[in-house]
Amino acid sequence: MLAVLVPVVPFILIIGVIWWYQNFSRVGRHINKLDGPGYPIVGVFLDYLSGDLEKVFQNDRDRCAKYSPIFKLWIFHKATVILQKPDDIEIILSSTKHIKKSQIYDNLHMWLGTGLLTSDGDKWKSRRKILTPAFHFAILKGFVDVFNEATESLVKDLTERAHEDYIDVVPPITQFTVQSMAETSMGTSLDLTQQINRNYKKAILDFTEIALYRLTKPWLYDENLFKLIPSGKQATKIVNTLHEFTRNIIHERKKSFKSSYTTQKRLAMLDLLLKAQETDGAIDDEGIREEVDTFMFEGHDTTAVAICHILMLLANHKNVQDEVRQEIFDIIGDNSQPPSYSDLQELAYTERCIKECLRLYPSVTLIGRDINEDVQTSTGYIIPKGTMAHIFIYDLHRNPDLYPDPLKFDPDRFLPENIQKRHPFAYIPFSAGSRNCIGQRFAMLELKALLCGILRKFNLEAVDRPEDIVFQADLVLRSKNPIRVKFITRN
Ligand code: HEM
Repeated sequence: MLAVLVPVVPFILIIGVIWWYQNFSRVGRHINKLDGPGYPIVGVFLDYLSGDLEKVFQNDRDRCAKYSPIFKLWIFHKATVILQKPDDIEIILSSTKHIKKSQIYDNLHMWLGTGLLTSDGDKWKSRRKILTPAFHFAILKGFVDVFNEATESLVKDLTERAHEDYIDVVPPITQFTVQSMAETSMGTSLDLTQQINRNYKKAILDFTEIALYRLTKPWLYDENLFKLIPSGKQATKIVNTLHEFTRNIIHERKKSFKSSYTTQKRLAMLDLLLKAQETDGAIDDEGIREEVDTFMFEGHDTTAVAICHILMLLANHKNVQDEVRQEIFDIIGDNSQPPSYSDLQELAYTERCIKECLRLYPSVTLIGRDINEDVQTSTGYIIPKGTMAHIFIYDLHRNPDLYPDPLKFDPDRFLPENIQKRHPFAYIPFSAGSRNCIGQRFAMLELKALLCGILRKFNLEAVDRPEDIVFQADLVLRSKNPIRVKFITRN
């Protein structure tokens, strides 16, 4: 009898404490004024057990459709409030008090430590201050050459494969963005004929896969626990490869830094960090490593999925494709002269297409914050301190009240007169407020440079239609299947 009671009593006690917390604690009393799915005690925990990523993605869509504009989710004692109303999103994102990222970001710590994306407080403030000049227009101007060279090599590869019935654009585009990021963030060209570079690129993809596995298993968020299981041990090995590579690059760069700093045309982000270290010791070696890793992570996958979706959309909307191409010819000409920084600034219609693509397919679908002190929403609910607030950008951008006929690809939604009619927090592909995307102008230039190279050389024909694309839960908006486009060489 005693043998049965020993494990059962603590179990019942834990259940009792969770039940009390969900119903009678201060957090519970406020949170339970909101509607939301789930069962007592476990909340929505069971939805994650299958590990079916497509289902996890779809569950989020269904919940948003049913409970928006504000609802609650419990997973045992952890409460999350989902905010989908632009007024409420503004309250959270424009506040300087709620800048700490929520728990879902923790599974990136193994690789990124607490770099710009994952840090908070004074550390985040000081890093943001050091890194902001890396996105000054004079530096972005220098990066246009990198984008043009990477585009040229991508176009060459695609030309060799243009006889194929279709190309799955995800692998070549991901290679393009990894290479562009390596050259701009580390000042190193990632020559993929070298084994060490291939290992690094593979390690990035392997880590992403494991982070994703962990993302849908909230019980593995604790790093110490995770490191004990086989996939955690594998992640440790992969992270060692990633860190060793970055540390070597930093070490090499340091050697040449002094002489290259004043004369170099393409000032890499790494140089800026080295300068901050040298002039006032504002960042140490591990700090530099964290930031280089953060930019490699945040800067390649986001742009890769955005490019894949825009190619798919243009292939499906020939009239828009023709108009973008015409604009490119009008501004840059139809020869092989690469675009300059100012040419890219002039591509107004192309920019509207990119914006509309990021509305329908925002690379980052979900952002989350820890609520550091009670917040009152626009409709009077209190989100209590100690909870998490999540915003599903994907669903916000497809809300028919904000975007009539939301599934229609219509770049004119971004004509200045139409933007003016919308709430400024109804469109947030790059988030908003102080923790917005530091790389948004970088991304826009990279996307435009690539479209110039591709549309001058190819006509794009649809293979997959928007309705064929099946998404799954991921760190970025990734489809389950390939994204296939036919490339037809233009004469
Ligand atoms: C289409 C491309 C991109 C999209 C849609 C995008 C989107 C976002 C979003 C939504 C956030 C906020 C994340 C959060 O609150 O959790 C963010 C943050 C960030 N992004 Fe981007 N991003 C893109 C490209 C880039 C690029 C190219 C870089 C680097 C060159 C970059 C670097 C960062 C960094 C470092 C942060 C953290 C900023 C901070 O917290 O201070 N992103 N991005």
